[in-house]
Amino acid sequence: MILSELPLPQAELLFDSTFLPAAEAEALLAQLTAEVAWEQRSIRIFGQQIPQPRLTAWYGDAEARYTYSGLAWEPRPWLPALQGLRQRLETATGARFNSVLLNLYRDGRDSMGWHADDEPELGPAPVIASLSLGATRRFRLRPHAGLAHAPFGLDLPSGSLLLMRGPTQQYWQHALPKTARPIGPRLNLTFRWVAGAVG
Ligand SMILES: O=C(O)CCC(=O)C(=O)O
Ligand SMILES: [Fe+2]
Repeated sequence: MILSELPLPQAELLFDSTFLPAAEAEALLAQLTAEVAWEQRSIRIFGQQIPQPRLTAWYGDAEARYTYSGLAWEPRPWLPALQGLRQRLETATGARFNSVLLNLYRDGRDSMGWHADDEPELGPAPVIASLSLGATRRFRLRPHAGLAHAPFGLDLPSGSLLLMRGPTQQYWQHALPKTARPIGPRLNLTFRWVAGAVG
């Protein structure tokens, strides 16, 4: 595995464009699209319930409860395919993961807005392993918390792994913008360590 470091200050971003072979990424995309219990959840913005522009699901160990975008998540028990990925990512990164958030961007109209994965349950310097399957989408990063730097963009092809750790979530936000290009679905998995109710 070749994890190369992206040159951003106050961040630790490691990238492997070919973590999974193309054929395996394609097979996993089909399998997870079919097997995962996808939901379109709504978030409350200014008193209105707005459906998220993507489908999501949350799997993990029972204690990995999580609040994300103001939504409370109870993890579903691991699917074998997700367990297998978790083990490989733990071996490849040396980090531990007890849960995974899955996002399904059905086409270029689906997206994720600017945010940092800085919820208290993730701890001060979370390690997040982000695996992409399917259509290549542009991942954007912009500085926050007083950091002065130009924004940064990176294409995430099928089978690629982006590891975010260290101070990344403290000093940078990220987003997955819509695109007008006619493209197929993209499935993204972000493996995380979530401290349970006690942590
Ligand atoms: O789809 C992506 O690449 C980003 C997903 C993300 O930022 C998240 O799940 O928090
Ligand atoms: Fe994120």
